[in-house]
Order: sequence, then structure tokens, then C-alpha cells
Amino acid sequence: MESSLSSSRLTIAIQKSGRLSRESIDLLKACGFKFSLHESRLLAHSTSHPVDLLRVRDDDIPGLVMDGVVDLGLVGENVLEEARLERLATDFPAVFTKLRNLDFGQCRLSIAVPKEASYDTLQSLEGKRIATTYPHLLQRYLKNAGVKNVSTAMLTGSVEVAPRAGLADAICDLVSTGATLEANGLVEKDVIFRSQAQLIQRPGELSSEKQALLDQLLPRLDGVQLARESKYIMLHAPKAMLERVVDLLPGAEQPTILPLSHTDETVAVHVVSTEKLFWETMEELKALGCSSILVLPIEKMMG
Ligand SMILES: Nc1ncnc2c1ncn2[C@@H]1O[C@H](COP(=O)(O)OP(=O)(O)OP(=O)(O)O)[C@@H](O)[C@H]1O
Ligand SMILES: O=P(O)(O)OC[C@H]1O[C@H](OP(=O)(O)OP(=O)(O)O)[C@H](O)[C@@H]1O
Ligand SMILES: [Mg+2]
Repeated sequence: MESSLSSSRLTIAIQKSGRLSRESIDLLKACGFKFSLHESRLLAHSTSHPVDLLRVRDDDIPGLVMDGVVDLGLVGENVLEEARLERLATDFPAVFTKLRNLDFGQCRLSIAVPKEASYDTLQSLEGKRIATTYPHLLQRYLKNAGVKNVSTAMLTGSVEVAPRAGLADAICDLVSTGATLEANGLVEKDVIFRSQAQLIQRPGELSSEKQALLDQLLPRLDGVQLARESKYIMLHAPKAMLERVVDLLPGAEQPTILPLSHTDETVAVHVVSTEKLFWETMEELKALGCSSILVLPIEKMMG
């Protein structure tokens, strides 16, 4: 299958404007792919690689990938799984390859009820109506939990106002901080799906040029994600305390220990850490006699 927009340029669908847009573009840029973006344009060409961005609503991305219209897509797993279930229910092909979990767009799909509603377990929803944008994910969850006779009111936005508007008894919508639920007098009861952004590929083989581009993109993507999770830690430590200092540093299996020109009692310790260095640990390091403690971000990494 080779029906993506152009046979030689790798086409990637991303969300045009919304929660995933900025981070999708930033991630591709961090991988060294440059783009000339115009707010109103659907298609953006890369000025550095034979790559085109198709900027669309996130709901359209799974279908564009599964139908082979684009080669790759960056989309939330919530939208992807809902689209997959919907296509399976209507006998449409729902084939794609998940290439990577991306480290953004983390949220959960949850059932929430009005503060004053009586709710003990999921069974309390029997015979009730739930407003949602994700009817297939919701029905799958309720079916697995053995909850019957729940009807859904399909809304594509403003789901949180449905109970107040008398459209539904409960909602099933995305939650991150919980601020939107609280602002609407709702309480989160059951998390039915956890999601983050994904990079997916269309079914069928890519042309050799496109495959070569993808083979370049994926290690870069891994490098960017690893670098984002990592920190470079530098400090001066008393030699006598070195063992205890290294034990305190997160993920410091192989620290670099360097002599300092002005003293024999203190050494410089450098380490790449894939974990966060908390203020509390920095304070403990200081209490052991460490000084000049620096935690620096890493821009790129390659093993
Ligand atoms: N509060 C949140 N925190 C983090 N990620 C979120 C949050 N809400 C949504 N997301 C993720 O971002 C995706 C896009 O959310 P957004 O609200 O921008 O979608 P939308 O309004 O459906 O946009 P579109 O106009 O493209 O259809 C969601 O499908 C989900 O994967
Ligand atoms: O738990 P919170 O941190 O409050 O986030 C949850 C809200 O975020 C999303 O909407 P968004 O703000 O993206 O706007 P939208 O409804 O226009 O898509 C989601 O649909 C919720 O309404
Ligand atoms: Mg959408």
C-alpha cells in the first residue's frame, strides 16, 4: 500500500491546534527536522528533509494513518483507541503500528458524577445516562465490569456541563489536573483509560527513501526523550565522603571523578542521571560537605 500524499516525501499528521500541537512540533524540531509553519496552512513542508506535516484535528489522525493517507501520526492514545474500536465495530480496517510512546499529552479518561450524587460503586450507574466523547471506550469498560443498561449521550465538547444541563447523570471525559471537574461541581470516580501521545505508522511497507528517513527519526526521537529525562550533575565532594556522596546521587553507577588543581582533599564528581535530583538530596549532599552543586539540562544524547 502506498497511498500517502506524496510517494517520496514522508507525511506526518499532527494536531493543528490544541493540547498536542506545540509539543508535536517541538519534538520534531528537536530531532533536527525544520519546518516552515504558517498558521492558516494545512500542509507544512520541512526545509531540511523530504518531510511534510499535515495539520488536522486530532480526531482525524487515526483514520488518516489507518487508511494510509499519511505515513505517520502523532496522536493521543485515547483518540487512537476510540477510533480503533469504532472502526472494528463498523468493519472498517483498523491496522497501524505503534512506534513510540511520546512523553507528553498525559491524561486519563474518567467517569465523574455531580458532587451531590449518590455513588458507591460502578454499579450505581445502572440505568443512568453518561455523556462522553468516547462511547466505545466507555462501553467496553462498563461491559467488562458487568454494568448493564447504561446509555451514552455523545458530545464532542463541553462534556462537563452535561449533568448541569440535564443531559446526563454522569460524564466520562479527560482529566489531567482535575480543575475542570472541580469547576463544574463534579467528582472523579473511576479511571477507565490512561493515555499519552503516541507515534503511529500506517499499514504497509514504506518506500526505501521514507524508511531511511524513519530509521533516522526514531533513534533521534529516543535520544531527545532520553535527554529530556536526564540531567548532568556536577559537584565538588570531599574525598573522604565520596562513597556516601555517590550513593546519594540518583542513577550514578558510573560517575566521573576528577582531581581539582587547588586541593587534594576535594574532587569534582560528574554524573549523568536519568532520575530527578530533589532539593532534599541536594541539601544532604551539602551537609556531607559538597559544594558547587550544579544540575544541568541535557540537550541531546546518543549511546
Ligand atoms: N488536560 C489535558 N492534559 C493533558 N493532555 C490532554 C488534556 N486534555 C487532552 N489531552 C490530550 O490531548 C489531546 C488533544 O486535546 P485537545 O483538548 O486539544 O483536543 P480537541 O479539543 O479534541 O482538539 P481538536 O480541535 O484537534 O479536535 C487529547 O485527545 C488528549 O490525548
Ligand atoms: O483536568 P484538567 O487539567 O482541568 O483538564 C481537563 C480538560 O482538558 C481538556 O480540555 P481542554 O482544556 O484541552 O479544552 P477543550 O475542551 O476545548 O478540548 C479536557 O477535555 C478537559 O476538559
Ligand atoms: Mg478532537
